[in-house]
Amino acid sequence: MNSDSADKADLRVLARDQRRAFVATLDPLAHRLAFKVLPSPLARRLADARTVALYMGLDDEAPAQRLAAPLIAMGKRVALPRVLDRLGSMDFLAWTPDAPLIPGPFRTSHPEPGDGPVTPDAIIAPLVGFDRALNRLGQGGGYYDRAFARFPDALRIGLAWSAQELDDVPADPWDLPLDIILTEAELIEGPDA
Ligand SMILES: Nc1nc2c(c(=O)[nH]1)N(C=O)[C@@H](CNc1ccc(C(=O)N[C@@H](CCC(=O)O)C(=O)O)cc1)CN2
Ligand SMILES: Nc1ncnc2c1ncn2[C@@H]1O[C@H](COP(=O)(O)OP(=O)(O)OP(=O)(O)O)[C@@H](O)[C@H]1O
Repeated sequence: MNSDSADKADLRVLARDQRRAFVATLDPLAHRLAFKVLPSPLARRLADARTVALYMGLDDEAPAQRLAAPLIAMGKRVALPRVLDRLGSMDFLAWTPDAPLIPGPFRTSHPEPGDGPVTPDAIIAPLVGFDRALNRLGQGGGYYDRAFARFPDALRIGLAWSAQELDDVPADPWDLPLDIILTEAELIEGPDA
C-alpha cells in the first residue's frame, strides 16, 4: 500500500458517485450520441497509429466501443484488452464490431485470440476519475498502469464523462499521466500536444 492509497480509495467512491449521478440524469439522446465521433484534433494525434486499443464500456463508463466504427473508417485496426489474471496482467487482441466476445474476469469480455496479441500504438483507457493535469484514477487493479509501462510509446488517451473530473488525483510513482482526455464535452490535451 502506498501512502496515498486511502486517498485514492476515497476519491474512487466520490468519482463513481459523480459519474453515476451524471449518467442517470443525462438526456437519453445526448447519451446515445456521445463518443460516436472522433474529434478532429484527436484524429490528427492518431494519424500515425496503426492499432488503437479500445475497451468495452461497463455500467456507467464512457462507451469506448462506439469509437470502433470511426477508427475503422480511418483505416485503423482496433483492439480490446484481455484480462489474463486477477493480478494486473492483460494483453490486447484485434477486434471488429461484428466479431464475437468471450467472457473474462471482472465481467469483462474479450475477442477470440485469432493470430495472437497485438501491439497498440494508442491505448484508449477507461477511468474512474481524472484531473486537469491529466492524472488518471483507475479501478485500482493497476491493469492500465502496467499496460502503459509495457507499451511506453503508445499514446495514452483517457475516456470519461465530464462529471468524473476531480480537483486533484494523487499520482503514485508508477502512474503515468495521460496524453489526452476525451469527454462528451471537451478534449483536454497535455503541454506537448
Ligand atoms: N470496461 C473496462 N474494461 C477493463 C477495465 C476497466 O476498468 N473497464 N480494466 C481496468 O483496469 C481492466 C480490467 N480490470 C478491472 C478491475 C476491476 C474491476 C471491478 O469492477 N472491480 C470491482 C471488484 C470486482 C471483483 O473483485 O470481483 C470493484 O473494484 O468494485 C473491473 C475491471 C481491463 N478491462
Ligand atoms: N508498472 C507496474 N508494474 C507492476 N505493478 C504496478 C505497475 N503499475 C502499478 N502497479 C501496481 O498496481 C496497483 C494499483 O495501482 P493504482 O491504484 O494506480 O491502479 P489504477 O491505475 O487505479 O488501476 P487500473 O489501471 O487497473 O484501472 C498498485 O498496487 C501498484 O503497485
